[in-house]
Amino acid sequence: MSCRSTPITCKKDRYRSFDGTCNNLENPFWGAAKEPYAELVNNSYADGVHKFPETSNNEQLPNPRAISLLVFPDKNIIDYKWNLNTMQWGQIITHDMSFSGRTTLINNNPVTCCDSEGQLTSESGNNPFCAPIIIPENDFVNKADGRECMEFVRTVSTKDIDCTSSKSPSFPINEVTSYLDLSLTYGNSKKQADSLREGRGGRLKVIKRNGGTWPPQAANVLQICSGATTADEPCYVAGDARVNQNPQLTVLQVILLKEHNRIADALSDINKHWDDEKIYLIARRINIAINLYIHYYEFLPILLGEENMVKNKLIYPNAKGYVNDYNPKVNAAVLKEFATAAFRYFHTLIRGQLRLYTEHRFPYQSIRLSDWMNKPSILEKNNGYDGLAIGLSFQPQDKSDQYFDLEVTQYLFKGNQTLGMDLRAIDIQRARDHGVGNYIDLRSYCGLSIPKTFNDLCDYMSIKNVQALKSIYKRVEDIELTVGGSLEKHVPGTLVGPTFLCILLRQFYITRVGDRYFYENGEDKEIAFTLEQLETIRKGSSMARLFCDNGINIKKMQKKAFELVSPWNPIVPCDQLPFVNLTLWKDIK
Ligand code: HEM
Ligand SMILES: [Ca+2]
Repeated sequence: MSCRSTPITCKKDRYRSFDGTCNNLENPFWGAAKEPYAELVNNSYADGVHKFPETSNNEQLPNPRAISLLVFPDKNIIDYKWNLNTMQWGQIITHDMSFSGRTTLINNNPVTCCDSEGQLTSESGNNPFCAPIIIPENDFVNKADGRECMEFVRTVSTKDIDCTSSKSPSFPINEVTSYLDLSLTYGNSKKQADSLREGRGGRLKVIKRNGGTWPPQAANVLQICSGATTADEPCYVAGDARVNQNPQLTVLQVILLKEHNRIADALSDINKHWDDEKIYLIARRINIAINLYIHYYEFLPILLGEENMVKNKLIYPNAKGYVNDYNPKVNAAVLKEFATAAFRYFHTLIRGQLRLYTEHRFPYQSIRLSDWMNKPSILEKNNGYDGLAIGLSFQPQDKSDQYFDLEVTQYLFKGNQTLGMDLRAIDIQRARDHGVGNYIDLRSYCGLSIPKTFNDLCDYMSIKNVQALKSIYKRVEDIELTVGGSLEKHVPGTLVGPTFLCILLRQFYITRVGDRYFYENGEDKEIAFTLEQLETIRKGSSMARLFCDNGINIKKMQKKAFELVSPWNPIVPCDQLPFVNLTLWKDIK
């Protein structure tokens, strides 16, 4: 299924395209931006209409806000091992892979969308993250970019567009490339990518201001940065529209941007004869490889357990040469079950209070997350950028559990108001909008035991949670994936229960083997790094180096920068950390 009316012919390119097309040569749109999500379990009637939110007996499902209040309350238990950067990197990965963006017009009316209370909002524009609930009509054309969705041609009248009853055929579109290709830094189309380039030395555009280097300033501050109070305060443009959403996310986006320019400058130095285009493309490719290494070998083992990743062929920790596991039969498109349920469970890791630290790890400021949403000006004052970056590495994340911070379940996007939205309720509602399969169907897909009665759930949930589920749902079949999956006891050595673990392992497997450009792949010599280059990427890439190389004045860091500082993970001078040897890209020809 694709949303494109005209087929394209791919030529074999050395570099990834910006919109992800032609990564898979047989199926050019697999994993590309603006394609529908894939799914593990189908939850639609034969005509494409979602079964949700009705239960198996056609009753209304309970109010998402009520569910959130009952089973996902606030309780601040902090993680004893992993820092806030672990949480924040998860959001970086999310923004590289998934964005169920904005609404499409139907009969020239904005398609409505449910708010966190399950009520219809007048238009989804109120919520900057409102997913597109795209409802094909007769000869449906997505007018925004003139592409047709042939497979979904059917007639619906606007009165059918009601996501509280969800009788309307709708399917979510992923606005960004599914591949882990730093689309959040480089953009999701050639046009967008070009607009972010300096046009000189292979570099991305930056501005210098207040003693730092920042992404370009947004043209319309008050529109782009809803938290901004004046039209001239800092507000950034990057490859992803969500760059300003929260201050520590923005810090990591700036780090990734500066990393590109750092690599580009080094390449220019050693290859004076390379032009802007060549430096840009190769710097991008190296930056992506460094990040893929960090994602798969440093970060994901924390969530999924290293052994599980090895067993399921997601990583090869002892590999010396190439890992030729590209499989052209695998579609790397992001799964609904991943983006709309499993990965959102890590909203549990969010801390409501962010601390800023000096270079000597002295806390000098503490801020409320909800006061600084879409208001990145904090980076540019009072040493904010370094202070927040060190905070990421030094402050514990919230524990992975069924408790969610009030800053996101009561005050999300509150702006100047006293109260805001509930992210957990939105997560639940969004899964209904997107027609995500229910809990037991996913357990079944994963080969896990299927509960017949509520009591059966006691094998892998606390009695208290089973009782809560019983009070919410009439039948076990009605339990939603977002809710049931979040209440399972964790698999030892991981931060999730078995159903989410299965979905996450599946997603990160297909993201890897479905990516022809994955950096460990050596099958196609045109694309592959040399063995020496691959080796330096493996030995020299780390989160710690990203902080060291791209802070303003960060001179020391613990080696494992997703882990809290401890006697086993002491802070060391940056020059003691391994690094990627960029001289291996010297062109000897
Ligand atoms: C301060 C931190 C974070 C905030 C404020 C935040 C907030 C949000 C918001 C507002 C949405 C859109 C909800 C909707 O309308 O459907 C969202 C989506 C999502 N979040 Fe988070 N989030 C944070 C961190 C994370 C983390 C740590 C992860 C995972 C490790 C994560 C995973 C996701 C995913 C997978 C989506 C769906 C994206 C899409 O497909 O559109 N988020 N988040
Ligand atoms: Ca991407």
